[in-house]
Amino acid sequence: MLGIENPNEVWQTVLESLQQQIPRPTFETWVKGTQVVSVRGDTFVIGARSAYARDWLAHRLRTVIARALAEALGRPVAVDFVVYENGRIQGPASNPGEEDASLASLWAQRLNPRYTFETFVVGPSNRLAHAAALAVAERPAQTYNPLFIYGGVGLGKTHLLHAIGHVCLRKGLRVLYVSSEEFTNDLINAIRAQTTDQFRDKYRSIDVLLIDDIQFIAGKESTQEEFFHTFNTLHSNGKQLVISSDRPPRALVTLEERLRSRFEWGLIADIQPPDLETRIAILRAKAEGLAVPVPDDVMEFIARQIQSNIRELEGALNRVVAYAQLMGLPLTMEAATRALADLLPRRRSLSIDQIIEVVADFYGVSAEAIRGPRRNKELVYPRQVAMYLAREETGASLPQIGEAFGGRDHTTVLYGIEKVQSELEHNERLRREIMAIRERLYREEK
Ligand SMILES: Nc1ncnc2c1ncn2[C@@H]1O[C@H](COP(=O)(O)OP(=O)(O)OP(=O)(O)O)[C@@H](O)[C@H]1O
Repeated sequence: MLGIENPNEVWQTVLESLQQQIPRPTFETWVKGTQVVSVRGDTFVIGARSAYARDWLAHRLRTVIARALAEALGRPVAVDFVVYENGRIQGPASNPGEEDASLASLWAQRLNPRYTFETFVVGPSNRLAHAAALAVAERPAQTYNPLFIYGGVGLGKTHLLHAIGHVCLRKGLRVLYVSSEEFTNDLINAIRAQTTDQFRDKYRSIDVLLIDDIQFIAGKESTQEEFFHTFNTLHSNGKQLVISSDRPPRALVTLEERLRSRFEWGLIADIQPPDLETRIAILRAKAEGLAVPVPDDVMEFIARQIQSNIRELEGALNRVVAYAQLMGLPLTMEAATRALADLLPRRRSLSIDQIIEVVADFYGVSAEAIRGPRRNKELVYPRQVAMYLAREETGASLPQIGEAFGGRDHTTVLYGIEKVQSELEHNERLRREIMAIRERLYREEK
């Protein structure tokens, strides 16, 4: 804190503090070289070198600069920006009244505009998470708090977090989206720059905290400690928390118990890998935005190849479309097969027999019995699951599957697959079983 208020000295102190707080390129590009042009009452007028820099500072750094100034002076002040060139103010000042609006736009910049509820395709694998996210977005802090969403890589967790963020922003709420890694880095920087109070203000003065990939704070003691207090402050003040993770709270083994139990206070919703129909629906939605129409059989082909990661599914579609364009080929199955050629062998290596073995082992029956003629419940259920997985994982035809299941007719196979598909709509246990079996299959395939 300064005793004398020489504006230039104050500004030097502020620059030193800003240098500690913001990334170097940002400081060098926008902040370095600024100066105090005048002090009008409680407003510091800061001169930037161009209109672009003036607007940049006003939109992105106003709060940080105002805070640093307040700290240097020991009292709150407003801050305004002008273009200052050749010893003169050029053009109008940034609008001091736009702080709230610029803050809202600052929050909004962190959200991907494509990740909304409207662009999220709902299927059995993500229905629960989607419904919970929608409920939270509509009535933040009044339904499930925290909402904990978990699932494997590339299955739409970030998408749902952003979708909640967009809706809450439209309600005028202060929304902050961060990954747990950013939270950790922010905390480390704050500790280093001795600005932990500001860090706390930032995280504890918002209405909706969306924190992605929380698994990364497991094992980091001081981050967990800080997050624990952030969680408590927000939760007890009736603010919404939404957390995502690649696994359920119970499986976060190096997470402190007190945090784990808090994560279980609200609702825990999982996202599973999408079934074939959902994958096709996602591709259809993505293909709508493309310049060229994608034939149905090509979409189904891609959906059969890429099964457990929607990011990869989108990537495969883009790759097929780009390949056809670059090679000047029509968008056909042939082009798709060629475009995805190096993605295919791994999938092909999984055989129906392997699937039968893994499924049999999972349900504690023998592979011979699954292939055999007996039709008691203990066998029919795993048999149908194995048929379903054989179709999903290998893309084999119905007669081929029938053959591998002891020479069964293809209509029997179709019946079994459809039975599992319709069960999956509402049977949570079956969904989990299939996910666990898939995990084993992928593990064994490596
Ligand atoms: N149900 C869905 N409908 C439409 N697009 C989806 C859906 N689920 C995921 N996506 C898309 O898949 C991509 C990956 O999703 P996202 O980044 O949300 O995954 P994630 O679960 O957060 O992954 P990670 O574990 O890598 O953080 C995004 O482009 C997202 O828009």
